[in-house]
Amino acid sequence: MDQQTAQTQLSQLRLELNRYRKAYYTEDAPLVEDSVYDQKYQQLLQLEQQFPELVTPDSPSQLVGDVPASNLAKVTHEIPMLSMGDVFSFAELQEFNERIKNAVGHPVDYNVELKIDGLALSLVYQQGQLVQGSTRGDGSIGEDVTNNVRTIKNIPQTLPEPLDLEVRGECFMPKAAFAKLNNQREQNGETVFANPRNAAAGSLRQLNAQITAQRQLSTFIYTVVNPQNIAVATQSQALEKMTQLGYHVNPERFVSHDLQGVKAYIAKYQQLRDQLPYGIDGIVLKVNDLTLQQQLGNTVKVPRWEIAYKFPPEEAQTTIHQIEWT
Ligand SMILES: NC(=O)c1c(N)nc(OC2CCCC2)nc1O[C@@H]1CCC[C@@H]1O
Repeated sequence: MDQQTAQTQLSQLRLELNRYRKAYYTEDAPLVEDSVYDQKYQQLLQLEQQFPELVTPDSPSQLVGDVPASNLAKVTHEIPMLSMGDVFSFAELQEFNERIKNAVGHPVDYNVELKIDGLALSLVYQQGQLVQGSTRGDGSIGEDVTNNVRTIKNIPQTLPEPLDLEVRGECFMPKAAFAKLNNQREQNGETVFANPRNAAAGSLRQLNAQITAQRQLSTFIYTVVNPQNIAVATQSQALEKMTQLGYHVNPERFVSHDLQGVKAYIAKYQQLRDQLPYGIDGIVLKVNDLTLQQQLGNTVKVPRWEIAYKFPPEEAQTTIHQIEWT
């Protein structure tokens, strides 16, 4: 089947399945037999597996990852976990830069980071001890995954200083672990995950931490929620300090005084993307000065002081087991 046909079929399936879901989950009045839903859902999964670049955030296969699971305890985020504004062209980045310059009254430095394709995670420490791990959920209410994050090797359980701290980052499954997991699941006749992000979400949001422990999850930490506790004035200093505290921080970052450096960075990582051992879906620009971030503030959904530039969807990728067939 060609991509165009798959795209048509997938959008039709998404429409139907989301209509069924709504009736089932919100009106408690299923429109169709479960068997019909399941059959169409499997059809969607198969197509998404064959054409991962056609997976959309509103696909029922993704929503399972984002709707807080009923069986995990809930956590309220004191500071909401915001999402990010997305742009899809360099011109829009320039518009963003103009907006910032106008609002601040002078040019600013940006901390430029890779946009890791995983799921957002919050980690809370009291007196230097990890006391809670939670998912973003809907931004205000997430799920308690404390026992599960204790099994992730590059999350420090104890900090070298007795700090009260909340940090946030991306939990992801390295591509090699994803390929291995899907091959194992295929051997056992289980459904396979559509992509590493989905696999990370499914692996982190487990009631049984022993299952999480086998999934080789990893993290890149990128935010200190209360930077006043570690005496830093910029995002780049915060990332340095987090590295010293033992967090796994992505090294492919730099401070840019203008957008030309950003243009080169985008070109470089659009090129390197397939070789990286983890998934990225773009880059992130953040006003580096934390006081300016505070002054610029947030809208209801996203901070005004940062923007995500999204790469175009990756060209059709053959998943590992397809290679084995050819
Ligand atoms: N995915 C990322 O690599 C990433 C990043 N490098 N930096 C941020 O900055 C946050 C902090 C303040 C608001 C956005 N967010 C990221 O991912 C976001 C979090 C929620 C939705 C995206 O995954």
